[in-house]
Amino acid sequence: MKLTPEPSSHREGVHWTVRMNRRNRSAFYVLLFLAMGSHLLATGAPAWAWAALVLHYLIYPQLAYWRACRSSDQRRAEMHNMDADIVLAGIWLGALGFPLWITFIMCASGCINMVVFHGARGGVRLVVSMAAGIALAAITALPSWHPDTDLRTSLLCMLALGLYLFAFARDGYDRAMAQYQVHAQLRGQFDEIRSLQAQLREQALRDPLTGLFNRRQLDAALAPALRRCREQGTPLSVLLIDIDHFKRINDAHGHAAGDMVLQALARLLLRHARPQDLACRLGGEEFLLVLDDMPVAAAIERAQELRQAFEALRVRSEGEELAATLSCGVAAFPQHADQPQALLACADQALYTAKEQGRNRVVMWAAQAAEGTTAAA
Ligand SMILES: Nc1nc2c(ncn2[C@@H]2O[C@H](COP(=O)(O)OP(=O)(O)OP(=O)(O)O)[C@@H](O)[C@H]2O)c(=O)[nH]1
Repeated sequence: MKLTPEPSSHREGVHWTVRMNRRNRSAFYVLLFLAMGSHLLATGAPAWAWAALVLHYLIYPQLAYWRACRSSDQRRAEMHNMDADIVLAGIWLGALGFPLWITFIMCASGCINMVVFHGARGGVRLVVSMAAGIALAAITALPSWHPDTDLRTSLLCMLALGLYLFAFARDGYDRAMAQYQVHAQLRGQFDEIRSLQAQLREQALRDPLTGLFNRRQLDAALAPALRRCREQGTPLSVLLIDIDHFKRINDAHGHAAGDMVLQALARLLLRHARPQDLACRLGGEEFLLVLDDMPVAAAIERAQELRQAFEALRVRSEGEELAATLSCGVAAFPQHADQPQALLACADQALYTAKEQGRNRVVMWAAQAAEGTTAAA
């Protein structure tokens, strides 16, 4: 099962947070470098400030990436990098006297980063790390208050923040699209599994040769059908059908020809069955038709129709026309039995009688077979 790779995968052994933050950090820091440089230029900053600027905004992103890549837990290391970003930003803000636009973009970008990765707790983490940075700046000199930024610096800050937001939004879009694709694939596979399960369930209830229901389905369906008839006071009849001398067909024409005869009888049963009837192949050349809401007289009539239709049927196999007959035992609820196994046993005894009496006939079960009502051909 292959799914479209999610962006969160480890590509080339680097965690996606490390890769994404490296790209965003490097690009954003170049813009910040320009904005901060503009501010340092406007305020006539000393040489050490320029050196710190180069170190932080051009070299530090590569060091942070290198450190995270080497870590045994890259994601955790990257979270520490993000904390360090905020602490360093706090140092700059404390040292520069909180220039308004620079303060704004550092707080806004830091807040976005922290909340995206830590949720609401990220806001607290931002405040703590920022305060730590400002406190560090206060060790060398008490933080002053110089909120003004010149127009050039303000415009560069706006540009930096705009591009940062664009990059973040695009990452969010890419991840949402990847997740949507994975979700769609999973949904498709889930539907496929469900339809395979339904197919398997159906196959477990069907005889593969004829497509009729099998013994398992009969066992599952007959008891509830009888219960329903008992509750509603309606009759139910069963026809147990067996092809006469089927072995001879197999012996004379081959197993494949025998299969064709079985399939032909199955089609015939289905043609004669109503939607509420249950047509089963119990095994070998034995079939059963459960006729819901059908009294025994009508069931005998139906069985005779089937017997005659099968007798008239010709099955073509390898240029030959095969003919066969069937015998049928009929039993009915409530006259003969009111439990599934007892009802089937009655139909079986009636079928046995039909075979004994010469085959190609329909016999209804009677308490004493000799006195049974027969409706033979
Ligand atoms: N072609 C084919 N033959 C099957 C299948 N299942 C069982 N049989 C054959 O059906 C035959 C059943 O033979 P018997 O039980 O002796 O019954 P019969 O020859 O029909 O004789 P009576 O039932 O007494 O009329 C056996 O030869 C089985 O091998 C099947 O799926 N396909």
